[in-house]
Parts: sequence; C-alpha cells; structure tokens
Amino acid sequence: MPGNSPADFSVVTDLNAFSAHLKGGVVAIGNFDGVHRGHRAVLGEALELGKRLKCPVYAMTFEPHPRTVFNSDHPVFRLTPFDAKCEILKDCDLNGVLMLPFTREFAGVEAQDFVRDILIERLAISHAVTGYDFHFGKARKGTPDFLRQAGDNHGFGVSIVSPENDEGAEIISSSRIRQALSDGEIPLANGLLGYRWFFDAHVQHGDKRGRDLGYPTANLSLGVGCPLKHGIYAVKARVDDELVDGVASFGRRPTFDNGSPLFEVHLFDFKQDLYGKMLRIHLVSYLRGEEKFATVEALIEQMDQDSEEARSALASMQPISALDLQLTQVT
Ligand SMILES: Cc1cc2nc3c(=O)[nH]c(=O)nc-3n(C[C@H](O)[C@H](O)[C@H](O)COP(=O)(O)O)c2cc1C
Ligand SMILES: Nc1ncnc2c1ncn2[C@@H]1O[C@H](COP(=O)(O)OP(=O)(O)O)[C@@H](O)[C@H]1O
Repeated sequence: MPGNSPADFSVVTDLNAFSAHLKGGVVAIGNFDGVHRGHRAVLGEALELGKRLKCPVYAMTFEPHPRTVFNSDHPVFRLTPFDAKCEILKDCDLNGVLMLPFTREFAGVEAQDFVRDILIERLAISHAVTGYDFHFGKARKGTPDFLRQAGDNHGFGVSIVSPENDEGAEIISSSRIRQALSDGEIPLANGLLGYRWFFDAHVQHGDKRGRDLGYPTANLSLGVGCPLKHGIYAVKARVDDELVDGVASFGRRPTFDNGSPLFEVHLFDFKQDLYGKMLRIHLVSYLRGEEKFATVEALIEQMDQDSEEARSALASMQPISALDLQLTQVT
C-alpha cells in the first residue's frame, strides 16, 4: 500500500516476473527522467487513486530512454539513470517500479496491443495515470484520448494529468532542466526538479597534480553527452555515510592540458584515500567559468577564493523540499 515502508518497494525488470502484489494496481506510465515536479504531479495523482481504490501504486518506465533507441548517435543525457530513478520513486512512497526494456521491436507494438497484452492481460491494472503529453505504441498512436477510450472500453480508469508549471507559468520538463544545467543555472535546474540535482560516479586516478597545488581533487567522469556547463561549483558530496562540503571544477583544465572533461571535487577539511569509491555529488551553485591562468600561483589564489565562496554558499544552504532532505540524508 502507498506509504508502506520502503522495504516493500519492488523493482521489476522482467514482465514474466511481475510481482503478484502489484497486480490490479494503479500504474503511472512515463519515462520519468529526473522524476521532476511535473512527474511527481503524475505520481501524486496515482498515489491518491491508490489510497481511494485501496490498491498498490507503481510506475511503469522504459529503458533505455526511447529517444536514445531511435537516435543512438545522440543518446539522451539522463538526469537520473535507472538506479537513481528507482531511488527517487521509492522515496515518493510508491510500491514499486516496472521497467520495460525499450527496443525497436517494442516500439513497433500497436497501441491497442500494448493495452490488451500488457495493461490488461499481464498487469490487470485498475487505473492508468499519465502526463498530458505521454504517447505510446507504434507511430505514437496511443494518445491520451486513445488511452481514455481504451479504459472506457475495457473497464479500467484513466487519468491524464495536466502540465505542471513553474512559478513563472512555464511548463516543467526534463529538457528544460537539461538546458538549465547547460546554462549553469543550477538554482533553476534544482527548482524545477524540486531537489538538488545529483550524480553518482567512481573516483578515478588523475595526473596527481592536485595534491601539489594544495587542492587534491577526486576525479569523476560524468555520463557521455552531459550538458553541464564547464566551470566551478559549490557541491555537497556523499562519501560513504558522510555528507561533505566541497568545491568542484568541471572542465578541461586549460591551464594545464585541455584534456577530456572531468568533474574534480576538492572536499573541505577532509583527508582520505578515495580512489575507487563511489561518490554522490549534489550541485548547489555555479561560481564561475573555467579559465586559463598564466601561472600556477594565480590559479591557486583563485582556488582559495572559490573555496571561500563555496563555503559561504554551503553554509547558508537549506533543503529545498522534503524529498531533497530525504535524498541528502545520510544513514
Ligand atoms: C576550485 C577549483 C577551481 C579550478 N579552476 C580551474 C581553472 O580555472 N582553470 C584550470 O585550468 N583548472 C582549474 N581547476 C582544475 C585544476 O587545474 C586541477 O584540479 C588540477 O590540475 C589537478 O588535477 P588532477 O586532479 O588531475 O591532479 C580547478 C580546480 C578546482 C578544485
Ligand atoms: N580533501 C580531499 N578532497 C579530494 N580528494 C582527496 C582529499 N584528500 C585526499 N584526497 C585523495 O587525493 C586524491 C586526489 O589527489 P590528486 O593529487 O588531485 O590526484 P588525482 O590527480 O589522481 O586526482 C583523491 O582521489 C583522494 O583519493
């Protein structure tokens, strides 16, 4: 039931292994990349219905992102890879997630077959909830109206949730959030998400120069095609069970090598071997662009200033929502 302990959350990645306890439930269908405020309006509607109908509520989602399957040369940058998406869905109090592998073959399934074979025969849904712009099935023929009609014909409920707008009356969308990240507009991206954007990555070896500068940095790779603006950021990093303040640089180090883009985090008041560890980085604010310095001393002076700015941005920081608090909580 909604509100159950997270231990009841099922992640189903094979339709043949669909959990019996989710059968007959309310399904929220979508890609849900980012699980942003608009997505959470859809999930909220599904949770309300689940309470009213006294049945389980789960999300149905697709992996990889459908647009990546159609255009593999330009994969969609994922605000939330599958694991992060599941974690947030769990924090939203859902009972589970059903992931359907998205292939070209699956994309060719007719909308009416998807309804009959999956929603009715396999899942026996009591209600489907989607966003206003969700389309499914071959040639995207499964429009919101089609789904409503199918529900009337087959006896399941359908709710189509209208667009969720931000404070400036603009529709919240994953692509707007990606754009905000590429503009370095971190408060905007975080505001649209309703939590501070984060990513997980393993610490790699670098050029071992940072320690000589007095700024050792844990080097991380961001996903292919990450649109995040190059520059210097104030961040919170989850290291094991600790949340540590830091300052980070994302870019190509024009002072030294113009190499491939790396996200490098210097953690304040911290000294530990981090190689191979998984860190979670929450972005708090953008401080400045990357620059080419004439001397190492000039770079260090600037890094000192960046650190001061990051420390003061982090000192006044408050969680932006209950979800944000939950996601930054350390156990
Ligand atoms: C706060 C901060 C600011 C930085 N700013 C710049 C910069 O403006 N230009 C630049 O070339 N490198 C910048 N860097 C990257 C450093 O050049 C890099 O961390 C250093 O070369 C160490 O690399 P390593 O981790 O591979 O040893 C910055 C790093 C930090 C932590
Ligand atoms: N305060 C700190 N912040 C980040 N990394 C630290 C810190 N203290 C120690 N380290 C360790 O130092 C490494 C970074 O040192 P650095 O000289 O920049 O080497 P590399 O070029 O391999 O990143 C990190 O990967 C981590 O293991």
